[in-house]
Amino acid sequence: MRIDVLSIFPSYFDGLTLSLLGKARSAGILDLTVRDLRDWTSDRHRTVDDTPYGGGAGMVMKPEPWALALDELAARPDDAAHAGDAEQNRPTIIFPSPAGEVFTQATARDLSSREHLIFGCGRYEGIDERVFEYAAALGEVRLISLGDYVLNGGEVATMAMIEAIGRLIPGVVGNPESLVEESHEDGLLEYPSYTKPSTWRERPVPEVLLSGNHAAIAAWRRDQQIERTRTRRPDLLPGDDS
Ligand SMILES: Nc1cc(-c2ccc3ccn(Cc4ccc(CN5CCCC5)cc4)c3c2)n[nH]1
Repeated sequence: MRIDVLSIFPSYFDGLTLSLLGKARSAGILDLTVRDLRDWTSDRHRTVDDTPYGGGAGMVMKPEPWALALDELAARPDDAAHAGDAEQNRPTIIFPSPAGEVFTQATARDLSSREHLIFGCGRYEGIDERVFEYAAALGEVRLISLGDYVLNGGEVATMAMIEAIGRLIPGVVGNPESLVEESHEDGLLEYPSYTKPSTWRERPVPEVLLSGNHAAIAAWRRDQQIERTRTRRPDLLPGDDS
């Protein structure tokens, strides 16, 4: 998978490029590139924003740098051999936004199956709306929210999404087994985990986990998942109409 990130704060992603990329790049699984949007400006001040039409506080990101950057990143030189712009070659262009679909584990799984993701990190009060229309000619556009709260830009949301997506790609991180039994994979919250010592500050580990009875352990864990989901996230339970 190829991931391109566009941001006016590219150094936000230094941590990500080191850790995730280390193993994945050498394994040739994940190719992550972060680019500074200002590289596609042409004025002396490398301007990317201007005042909003219709008034209002703050500034809006100008469309032209975005269009030039997306044109370049969406063209796939390594796919020059594939004549035309067949659907499977077009990138998925993701813009974090407070006004987008909410990112879930299902979104992460869906996006982890794509060949080429481009993340467009907005700042200021957002990006000129016409950029999203323009980008739709280059690939599938997705406006995605991390949750119902307002961040200062798209970088933190993009970091979170790349981590959630990247860990689902086989060989990128850790042990693929652990990807199955985790929160939200089966629609329920995860069961509690314990490790040594078996009694810690007079707090014992639940007996069943020391029993070696795998059927009983599996049943206990499932019960814990249901109970935790019922008390902490009833909205996730089937039949809940909230
Ligand atoms: N899940 C989640 C994602 C984000 C997010 C993602 C990208 C950007 C780019 C800029 N901002 C800051 C920001 C500040 C104020 C407004 C609200 N204004 C009201 C009238 C015009 C706009 C919107 C946006 C982002 C925020 N926040 N939360």
